Amino acid sequence: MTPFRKMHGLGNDFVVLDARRAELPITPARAAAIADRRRGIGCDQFIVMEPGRDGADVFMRIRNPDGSEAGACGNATRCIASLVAAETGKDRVLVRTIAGDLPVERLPGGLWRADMGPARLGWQEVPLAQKMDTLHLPLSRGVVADPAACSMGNPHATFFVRDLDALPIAELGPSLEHDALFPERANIGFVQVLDPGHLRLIVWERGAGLTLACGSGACAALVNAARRGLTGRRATVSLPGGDLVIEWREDGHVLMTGPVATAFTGTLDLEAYAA
Ligand SMILES: N[C@H](CCC[C@H](N)C(=O)O)C(=O)O
Repeated sequence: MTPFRKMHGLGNDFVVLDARRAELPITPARAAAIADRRRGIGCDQFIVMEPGRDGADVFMRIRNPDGSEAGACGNATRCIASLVAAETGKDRVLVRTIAGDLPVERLPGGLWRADMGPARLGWQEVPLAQKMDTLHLPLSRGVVADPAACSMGNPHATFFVRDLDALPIAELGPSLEHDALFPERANIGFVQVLDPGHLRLIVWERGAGLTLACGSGACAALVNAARRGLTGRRATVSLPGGDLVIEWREDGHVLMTGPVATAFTGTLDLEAYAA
């Protein structure tokens, strides 16, 4: 049997396995089977901790419930850092992902601040299917149009709307996620600017659908809002699951501050899930 930890960041939930001492037989299909909310444990992302090398304390492998691998998961970054910090007594942890190294530090009050790396603003970095200004994409669906896009190590499009609650997001999300403009699909954020220091955000996540919170999505939303002059470089982002504080530093890096939580721990028989 293999131990797992069920964690979440503002309700964006994860099954966390630890493969630092021994490799685990994980395939995309097995990750998807474990992430299934009916037949498996259920989670928004399936996270495997792998050995950190060359200065990184841990490598974090991120998979969506559809089995696809992602380059960033802000909420899981805080959760994994808190696990390593608890083991080592450190207040600063370096989490490595396929998209880069993310320094995370413990703050008072059970909060963690992750440097999510630089916002990538070029069309090829998002990536988009052709050369264009990432501040205004020629994309619309139903009542939403004219998003901005950037990457936080994963692709994000941000639509600015007047009233989040009036949006049929479950309808708009899937079709936008798979639009031909996004060769690697995209996470789709819908933002209502409450004031220059406060955003409301709901994200339809690539490979996961509607989640209660999306850390990299909150980073992308603040960056895109600041690029449009709708906010300053720092704002509170209120998601259905709670608030994150996001700051787009002058050097381009994006800092994300928020909580972590463990819901329960357990063991599972990996062989019982799709090979
Ligand atoms: N669905 C995302 C990965 C998880 C992002 C989110 N849970 C976060 O906290 O950043 C993607 O495919 O890029």
